[in-house]
Amino acid sequence: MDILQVENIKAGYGNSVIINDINFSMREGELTALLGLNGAGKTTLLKVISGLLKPIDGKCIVNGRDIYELQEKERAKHISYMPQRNSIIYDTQVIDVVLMGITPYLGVFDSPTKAHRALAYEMLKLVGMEYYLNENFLHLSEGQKQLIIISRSLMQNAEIMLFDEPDSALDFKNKHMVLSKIKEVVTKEKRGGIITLHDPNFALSYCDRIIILEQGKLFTQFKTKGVDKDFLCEVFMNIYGNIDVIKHKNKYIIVRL
Ligand SMILES: Nc1ncnc2c1ncn2[C@@H]1O[C@H](COP(=O)(O)OP(=O)(O)OP(=O)(O)O)[C@@H](O)[C@H]1O
Repeated sequence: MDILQVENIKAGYGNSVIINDINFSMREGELTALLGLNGAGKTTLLKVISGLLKPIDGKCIVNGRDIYELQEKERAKHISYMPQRNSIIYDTQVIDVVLMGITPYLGVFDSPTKAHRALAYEMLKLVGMEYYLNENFLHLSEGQKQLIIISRSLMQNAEIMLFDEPDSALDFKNKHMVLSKIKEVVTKEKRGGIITLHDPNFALSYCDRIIILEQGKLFTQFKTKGVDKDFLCEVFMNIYGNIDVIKHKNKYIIVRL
């Protein structure tokens, strides 16, 4: 079943149109990588799907609902969005950052319950950050902060999970850990995940589908399962220039020549 339908999206800032003619759909349990060069429009597209940026034209339908017809709080139950940079600038305990994820489910005067705290602990454990529970978020490294923000996104428990370069500050080991956790949650819990990445090899390893944007247009989209070397060579050469594709065991790896 389609969990997300993106139809004819045209969007931009002020008078400039940044993305146009964007059409795709996603099935539940599917993790999609959004690739493209700097400035291609990936973040703009994620902002549109998250509801933060209203498109000039087009629709986003999540499980049959037009997301622009939902109130912000209601929308946050269906779609979570992890931005490229977090906006936390005040001293805040790590656990409280993760608990922000359940805000859409609380009434105006409600506070998180003991069960919410236990869940926040589990979300931290998922990314190996449970020992930082009581630390000041601002005192953590950028990579550690990124792990906490990923926990917050998972805490939000939305059907559609959007992540804008969630691995940008992470070390090699944590990049793999985070991508495999995101993949696991999306697959096991039948969510829809979209993740912007810069490394096509991570996209090939962890994502079911790849969408490539080029100058605001959808250049191509394909399922990662069953692709062959010639196809990958042609697609990625168009985007990244002088590359080759090599096979290691049953995996294809893109190398820059
Ligand atoms: N708030 C904004 N106001 C005006 N123009 C913007 C704004 N945000 C982005 N743009 C422009 O939109 C274009 C696409 O930017 P976007 O951030 O969507 O690209 P991206 O593919 O995510 O890039 P990157 O890989 O560098 O993060 C860029 O030319 C950028 O200058």
